[in-house]
Amino acid sequence: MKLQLALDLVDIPQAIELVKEVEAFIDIVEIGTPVINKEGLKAVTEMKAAFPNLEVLADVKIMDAAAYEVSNASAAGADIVTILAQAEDSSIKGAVEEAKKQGKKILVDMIAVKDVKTRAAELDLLGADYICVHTGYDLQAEGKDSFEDLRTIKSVVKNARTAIAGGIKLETLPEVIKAQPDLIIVGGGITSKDDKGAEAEKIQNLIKESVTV
Ligand SMILES: O=C(CO)[C@H](O)[C@H](O)COP(=O)(O)O
Repeated sequence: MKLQLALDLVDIPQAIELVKEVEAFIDIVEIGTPVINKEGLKAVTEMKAAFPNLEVLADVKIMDAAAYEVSNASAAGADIVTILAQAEDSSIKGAVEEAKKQGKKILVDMIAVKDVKTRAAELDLLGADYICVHTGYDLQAEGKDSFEDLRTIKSVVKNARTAIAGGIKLETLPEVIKAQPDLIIVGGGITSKDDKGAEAEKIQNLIKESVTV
């Protein structure tokens, strides 16, 4: 089980300073959609240059022109690129093929998908590397989470790795871990803390304990 730190509400220098605090406890650093929308893919390039040993995920949330977008994010230094599950199957296929060509991975984001079970099974057959259930900020504000969706996709996905994002924090981590996703994505659960390193360490320790049990 890997831990990904999501960075959404920061600029590039803040993002780099933040990762310095938690580098030892994370596997993947996500350049979030708001950062890319504001700063461009150079945020990905600068993060990869600063932390070459971390995997960098570009949360570009592709909806169309998928091969082109994956190619651009890959050229910027991304190891993993995101596409929305609601995109056309031909876009998903284009993203997966381009990522393979570039030696990169595709994470498909299930945000706003209604029939999670059916779409996850289709995405699995389309060759997604990761399928991620996700409660975005707007639904988090209504008290929603993706724990049930995680259990649902775990029951149908056979090839892809599973992931979960959206409002996860130390207190809710045990329920997430119980469902055994391959990747846990945490943003505010770490970045909102005064001691980000200590919080990331506690989260990583819980994950490690669950793997050795
Ligand atoms: O993709 C995102 C929002 O669209 C976030 O990166 C993701 O939800 C994780 O952040 P947080 O843990 O703060 O919810």
